[in-house]
Amino acid sequence: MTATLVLQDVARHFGGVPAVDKLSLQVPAGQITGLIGPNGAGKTTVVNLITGLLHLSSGKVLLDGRDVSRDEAPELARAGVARTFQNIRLVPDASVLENVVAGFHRHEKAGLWANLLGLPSARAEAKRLNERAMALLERFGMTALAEHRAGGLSYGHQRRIEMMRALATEPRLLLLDEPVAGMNDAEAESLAGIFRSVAASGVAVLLIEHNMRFVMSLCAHLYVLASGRLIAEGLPEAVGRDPKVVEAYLGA
Ligand SMILES: Nc1ncnc2c1ncn2[C@@H]1O[C@H](COP(=O)(O)OP(=O)(O)OP(=O)(O)O)[C@@H](O)[C@H]1O
Repeated sequence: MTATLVLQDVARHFGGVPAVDKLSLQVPAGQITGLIGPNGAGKTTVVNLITGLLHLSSGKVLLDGRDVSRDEAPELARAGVARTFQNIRLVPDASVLENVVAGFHRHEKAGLWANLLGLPSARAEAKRLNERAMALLERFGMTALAEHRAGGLSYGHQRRIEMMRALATEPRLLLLDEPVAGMNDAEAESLAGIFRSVAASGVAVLLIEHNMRFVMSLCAHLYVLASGRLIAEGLPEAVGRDPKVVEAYLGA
């Protein structure tokens, strides 16, 4: 079966300097795939290439077997690609619920005019989206915080809101860019459970991290980047023992 996401010899140069060089990888549905590497390895560049924020210098990106190498970010979002950012991006003064509802944009059926005119179809749609957002809040154990100001919550809770917003689009592929950076082990572990359940529901998850220990416990398959190149791939234990990987991390 074709993996949800396939990269074939993907490269991106900045002024002749390669940030990512001939990277090939696969992200299948139903499991978490890890992309790790020391600072500056090219991980965020890969995410930006997959989501259409950056264009490829060469190579191909396939989504469900379709070449999406030249698609722009909005088309990719509509095709089912969602991401979280290294720095959390929420509307701090809006409530938790409002932030999650904002994630439904691409599924909103009633048009802008219906909304502006306050038509019943728009009100019914708003009610439906609220209910779906509340179902997500329940899954993330945040029902009691629905009306709280998002910006006033802990880092772990803000991360959850960001995840809910990404999941509101019902993505086929979810890219998590260093989702547990700055969290303690207990917080990271509770998010790990959520990542597992998202993958188990059939989503292809690509986890970008430089925390090796966290990735080891979560991923079915690991890819290791250093200076834009793939230096190792395989099962987490084998990759963790690979002298090239150990050296890349110690040397970083
Ligand atoms: N817009 C850009 N212009 C020029 N160089 C860039 C640009 N974006 C990234 N780079 C360079 O590409 C390389 C890879 O950067 P990238 O941010 O992808 O690494 P990373 O693995 O995500 O690092 P970190 O873990 O620190 O976020 C770095 O050398 C960086 O300086």
